[in-house]
Amino acid sequence: MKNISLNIDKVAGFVSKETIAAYEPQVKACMETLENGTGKGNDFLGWLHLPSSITAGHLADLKATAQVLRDNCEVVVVAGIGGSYLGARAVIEALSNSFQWLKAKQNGPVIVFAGHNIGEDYLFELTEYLKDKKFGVINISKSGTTTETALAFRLLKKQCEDQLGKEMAKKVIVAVTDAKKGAARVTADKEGYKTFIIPDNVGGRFSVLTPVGLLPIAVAGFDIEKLVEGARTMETVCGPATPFAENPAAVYAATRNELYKDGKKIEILVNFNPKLHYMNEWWKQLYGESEGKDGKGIYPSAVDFSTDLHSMGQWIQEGERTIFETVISIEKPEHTLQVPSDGENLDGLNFLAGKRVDEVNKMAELGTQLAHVDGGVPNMRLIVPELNEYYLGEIIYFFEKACGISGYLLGVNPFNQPGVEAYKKNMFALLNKPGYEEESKAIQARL
Ligand SMILES: O=P(O)(O)OC[C@H]1O[C@H](O)[C@H](O)[C@@H](O)[C@@H]1O
Repeated sequence: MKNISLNIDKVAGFVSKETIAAYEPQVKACMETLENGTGKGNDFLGWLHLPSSITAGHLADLKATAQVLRDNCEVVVVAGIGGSYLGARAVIEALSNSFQWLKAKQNGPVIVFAGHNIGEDYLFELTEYLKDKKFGVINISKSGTTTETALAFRLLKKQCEDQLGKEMAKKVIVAVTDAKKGAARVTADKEGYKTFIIPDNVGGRFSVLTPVGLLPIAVAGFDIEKLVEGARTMETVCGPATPFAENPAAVYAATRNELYKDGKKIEILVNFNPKLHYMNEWWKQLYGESEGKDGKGIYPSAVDFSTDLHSMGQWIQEGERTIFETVISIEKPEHTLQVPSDGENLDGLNFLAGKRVDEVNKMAELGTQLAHVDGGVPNMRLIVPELNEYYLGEIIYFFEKACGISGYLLGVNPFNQPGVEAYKKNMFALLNKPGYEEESKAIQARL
């Protein structure tokens, strides 16, 4: 079975393969630092060998819990934000039928998301929608105290208990949180919810292969064993025993750092498959929150092509030449659809008649790559044989490993996120949260 692979041929016109190869010693050192746990943020390296450490018993426990929710719920609300949301949504949306949620007959609970915003209308409309539904909740928060998630959970817990009664609510509410601390843990233990632990040494943005992602993905009816299997493969392929030139994570980390040094300050992750939109979002947090520190770091941007070629295509083709593209290229679609012939040919499309729609998409991808490279945009391609659980597992681990290496190459701590506390402090001060009296006074004086 072939693995995902990285093609940097279209970077050669900007950075030579020799320059990338010269990164080998540095990358080797970064990988040793990760393996030996001797670098910055070394208390958050639980993700590094997580795939190979996941046991059959753990997967069975997750699947059994998922089955309870699938058997008892028409809807399951996944409550979480950031790393406690994006990985699950990325995988579920990548694997789901785009219109399944609209079908009269469902083959499992509809999955909806909450706790990832503070939208009053969003939450109102969600609670309205749930009024006549048997729904469950997966409450996901590593800290157990994130305001967005806690606020949504307070609403959902009450509604679930009001509608289903405390006993049934206890059956269909699951918490995924810290082993010991935080409000989510305290509430789950008091109410007797089934809980799963987010390991202390796995940061949120690296947690999709913990119950944070695996439970919602299993509830959605997808194969978490295959997902973990793919991640395990990439853990080996991107491991220290693989020669640099054959290690896609190493080459990707080296290439993006060299491009950054060359003034390419923005990386645009590109897909030509709309099901990958949330993979974009997951990747943005993983790289943005890991590298945006000390006044440096590649800005992670993302687009869905060919859709966004009609909105961002102009900027990418002719704007400031400080960008490079990384394209996730899915080789084979799941379904087959041909372009029909039309006798009148009023739309002039008969030149496509008989072709697979994906052939048109692939030519759009190739045409775009050539146009953007001609326009001065270096292009990397992550080639993925097909979009399934196994290869999503490979993609996840590939980007996680490359992120760890890349952050160390950049000279930052890839595993903390001190910057995210600033808005929270101001928000709590403005809301007069107890314990923020001084901050409240100070911030009011600024308004
Ligand atoms: O899982 P939680 O503790 O609720 O945190 C959810 C998210 O919010 C934090 O502020 C960080 O930005 C993220 O790294 C984290 O994934």
